[in-house]
Amino acid sequence: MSNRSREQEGKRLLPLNSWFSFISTSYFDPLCLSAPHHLVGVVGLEIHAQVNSNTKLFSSSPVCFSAPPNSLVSFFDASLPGTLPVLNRRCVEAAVMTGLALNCTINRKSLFDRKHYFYADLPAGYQITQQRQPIAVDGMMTYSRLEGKKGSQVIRRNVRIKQIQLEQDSGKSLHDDVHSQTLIDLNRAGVGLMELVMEPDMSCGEEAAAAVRELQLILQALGTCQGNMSEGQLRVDANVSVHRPGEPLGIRTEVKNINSVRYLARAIDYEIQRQIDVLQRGGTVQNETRAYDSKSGETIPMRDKEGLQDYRFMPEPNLPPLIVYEDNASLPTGIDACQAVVVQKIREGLPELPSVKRDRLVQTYGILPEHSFTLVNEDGLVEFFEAVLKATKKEPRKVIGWVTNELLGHLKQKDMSVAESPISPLALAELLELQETGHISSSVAKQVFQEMWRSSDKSPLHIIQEQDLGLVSDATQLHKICQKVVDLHPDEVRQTIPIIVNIYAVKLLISNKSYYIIIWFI
Ligand SMILES: Nc1ncnc2c1ncn2[C@@H]1O[C@H](COP(=O)(O)OP(=O)(O)OP(=O)(O)O)[C@@H](O)[C@H]1O
Ligand SMILES: [Mg+2]
Ligand SMILES: [Mg+2]
Repeated sequence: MSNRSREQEGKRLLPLNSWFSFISTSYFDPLCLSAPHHLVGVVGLEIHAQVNSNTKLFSSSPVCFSAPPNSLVSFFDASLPGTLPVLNRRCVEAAVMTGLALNCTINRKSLFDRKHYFYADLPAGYQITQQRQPIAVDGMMTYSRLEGKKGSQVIRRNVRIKQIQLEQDSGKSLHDDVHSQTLIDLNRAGVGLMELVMEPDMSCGEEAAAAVRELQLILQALGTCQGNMSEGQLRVDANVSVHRPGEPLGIRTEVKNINSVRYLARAIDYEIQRQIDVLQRGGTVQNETRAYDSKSGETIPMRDKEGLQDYRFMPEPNLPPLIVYEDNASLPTGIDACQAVVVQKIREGLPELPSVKRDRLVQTYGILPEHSFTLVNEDGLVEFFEAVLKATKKEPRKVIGWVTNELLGHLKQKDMSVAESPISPLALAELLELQETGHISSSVAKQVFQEMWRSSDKSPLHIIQEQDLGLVSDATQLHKICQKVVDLHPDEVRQTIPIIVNIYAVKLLISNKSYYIIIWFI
């Protein structure tokens, strides 16, 4: 039930036979601190991650976010009688891969169940999920928060993953206020979801936000979920309670459908404070479902009380147990290895995970931990940074600022991705090489960077030559320039006699060594 949009719960819904009528960062968070005998927050997350698959969990309908309503609906998705589910192997492999990356035990045998509830965007009247035996259990995810004045202290935390279950998404109810009607779009109905249930191991909004951000990066690295929260590919329900450390956990409320990491942190902190206030006034916390109103910054009770619902779970009769195999050797005779899900094969294909990548960047390049976070947080930035390093002799510690400040700053200002950068890694490397070899000063390098950003077709050398920005390194030429200055200012020269004045210190760079010419006036 938690995977559906209920923001307008209670509005008038279309009669069931009308489904087809619509064929048309790091801040300091005091709540993360605890003092003995004080009430503290407890947070457990349920996260619905849409499996990155071309087709739905049990049908061959395509999955596409912005397709016209009801254009991606098979007979099975619409629950027409006589249709049967056919399990999508890609979704199973994605769940196994996610489970492995989150250090879960992969159940060799898992089961599908029906979870019943009545809602217009669920034509079958039940959702196929994995209640009794999910595909992955007992995992652990490590995430980090940056603390300290400059965010330079890395605090690592663990959150236990209770389980990962495969389940169907529901359709969407769209409320047309003008005509006072509700229409149903079944494009999303049957899309494969992984529900990740985390144990209540977090204590405030900031921790939950950091955990979700880490999970998002892991899923994106694995390619098992695109993790775009605004498109609903990652939906978070926050379970929140308060208690005194050492005492049993308090009654939880569930804040549903939070669609950004920032709102998640705010919703949780608001909810913790609200529950503390209720208890301190002598009241009791109700086990209820709440929604976050981003305008007011408050959580508000929703109409339905999920805690009271009986979902009438029953085994899904149309799907046999889901069996995965450890390795090719454990495949029973007669089973085609290409048709089976083999855990070992998936384990071997696991990519470098974000935490490993961050540690590698710090160790290999000697950059600061906070820089490794910035690099890994931005899709494609690590690859960009490493491509620059390959093409220049400049030290990584000197390159990092150019990538995380100059380049990223410009990209953010224009709301662009790394892939859209008008400056390529090679062009940036060429610029840094020109600075390193003394052809331009560091302030000129910044000027040239701006110009490269504006006119991406021009190389740094072209810009330097065009605007005559190069440092003069020829001694005779420098002598001539100095002589010209002296000749043009005879009065000043006379006034300074007999004081010995160092008028110009001209930095000469010959074969990478610096010399200073001091012009003496006598
Ligand atoms: N006292 C508590 N305080 C905060 N979180 C809690 C507490 N007890 C349990 N939780 C969290 O609540 C969540 C329970 O999720 P689970 O899917 O098991 O059940 P559910 O919410 O009843 O089911 P549904 O999937 O229908 O929402 C977990 O994330 C768990 O960590
Ligand atoms: Mg729940
Ligand atoms: Mg749940």
